[in-house]
Amino acid sequence: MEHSMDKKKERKIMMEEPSKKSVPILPWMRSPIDVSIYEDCPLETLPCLDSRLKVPLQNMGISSLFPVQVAVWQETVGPGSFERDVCINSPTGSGKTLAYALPIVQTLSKRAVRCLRALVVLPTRDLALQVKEVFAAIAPAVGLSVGLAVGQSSIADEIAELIKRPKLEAGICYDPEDISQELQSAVDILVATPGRLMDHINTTKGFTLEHLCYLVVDETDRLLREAYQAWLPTVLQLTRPNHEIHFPCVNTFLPSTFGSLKTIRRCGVERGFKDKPYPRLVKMVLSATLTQDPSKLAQLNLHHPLFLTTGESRYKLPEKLESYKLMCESKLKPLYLVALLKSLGWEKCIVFTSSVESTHRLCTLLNFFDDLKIKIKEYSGLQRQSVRSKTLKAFREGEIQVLVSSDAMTRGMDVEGVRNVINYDMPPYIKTYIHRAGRTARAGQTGRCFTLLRKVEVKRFKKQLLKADTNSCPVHTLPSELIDSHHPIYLSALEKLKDTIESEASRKRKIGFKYSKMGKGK
Ligand SMILES: Nc1ncnc2c1ncn2[C@@H]1O[C@H](COP(=O)(O)OP(=O)(O)OP(=O)(O)O)[C@@H](O)[C@H]1O
Repeated sequence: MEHSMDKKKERKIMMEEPSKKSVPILPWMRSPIDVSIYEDCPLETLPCLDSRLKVPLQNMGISSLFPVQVAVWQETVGPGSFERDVCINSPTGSGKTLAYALPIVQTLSKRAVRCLRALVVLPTRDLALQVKEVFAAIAPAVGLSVGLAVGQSSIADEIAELIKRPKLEAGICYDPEDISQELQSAVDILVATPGRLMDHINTTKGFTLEHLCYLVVDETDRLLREAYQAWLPTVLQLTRPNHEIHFPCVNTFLPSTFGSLKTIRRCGVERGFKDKPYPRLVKMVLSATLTQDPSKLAQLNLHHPLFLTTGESRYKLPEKLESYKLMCESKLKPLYLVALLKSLGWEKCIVFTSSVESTHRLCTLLNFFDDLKIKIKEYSGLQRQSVRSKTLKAFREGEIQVLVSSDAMTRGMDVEGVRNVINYDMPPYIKTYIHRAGRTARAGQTGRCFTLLRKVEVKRFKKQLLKADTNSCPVHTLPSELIDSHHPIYLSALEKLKDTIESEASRKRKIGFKYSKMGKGK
């Protein structure tokens, strides 16, 4: 009996061992640069900053750099240089976008000829648009042009933005071969989503990565989780030093363009870094929850990586974030949410649910509470991109106060003035909690995250928060009158919801039937 108990204990320990994730497994992760020892640095005292960049930065409301930006600047531009790949793990809202955008723009400002030298990859279109705005705010000041490849417009329009065609004189017959030799990049920096990036790599004449100096993989852990037509191995393959390319199809789908200009990735061995070509493509990878999984990081083929992280804990919440739990009965959950929204008044707020379907149901239900008098819309992967972008714009502009969202809104989205985040459904992982909560308390501002919990979820939630080194999550209570007073309207709202969902389902069935009949007729 004792023996089997021991065995059980032993097994338990063995099972627990792999989850001790606080100790990074990779040697280069064990001695990181601690960003928390840095302080804000005013632009006037920032070493090496190109004076042309000061005005656009000031126009963005930036008078000093945040700690993560100072740390990255120091390791890349002044007094350091882009010798090594950089991995950044820094809390949500800490300013990671500018941390990479500024050094890249400053370094590329010395380029003599326009060609595609920096590629920034993000997992979603809205995120890519947001990052493009940051580059577009600073890059033109030093003569750099920024492009976007996200599928927002037709591929033809996108190509017209990205590739400069030679001026053709009327009446002269040109050999198409000659024209494709003359195609040039119209941008120095490209912000892209993996799908559209692959479209351009595979089909756009004149699109080449052969001159690429910087590759940024933002929201790394999310991008590494999904392979997206093998975009990463393809990019790494296409940017390898010339002698290393054994990629038979490269030359077929990637015509070597740009006239006589060629970027020769010299094959000389960098001292101390065995077999690594120099100069080489510099990679910058970032997340608020950067993976420490060696097999995942191996996909990036990092070169002598430099790891920057904030503090000792692996996961960190923004300093001025307050977390609260709201205990509620399952059946009455929507009522608790209504009461909470009512108590928050007109403050901008994002409500997260666990799926696109529940996002739709919850948003529909909330809109039946007439007396809420708050503009509420949904934002989820179930909607068309154009609808989502319109909703996001209205939310940014304050026309909408509450956004009910699936995890489509979880990562990276930066909307000014979001004061509250509500987890209507408990996040499944601590990483999800960090990214959701991180839509508020950004850039040193205060913010609150409320999580609606059923009794059975409390223990799991507490464990989850401990992983982020926090156990401060007091209970938030609402006056019971506020909940009770909405009960009658809740019952009628539930009835209306049932009718709406039924009529939507029948409409979908009819459309499906129509299309299947059309298909048969063909
Ligand atoms: N030096 C600065 N001074 C003032 N505001 C800044 C500064 N740097 C960035 N910001 C602002 O801080 C906000 C957060 O920046 P950013 O979106 O880059 O954060 P992040 O670390 O990438 O967050 P996430 O992990 O959620 O993607 C933005 O609104 C940005 O304009």
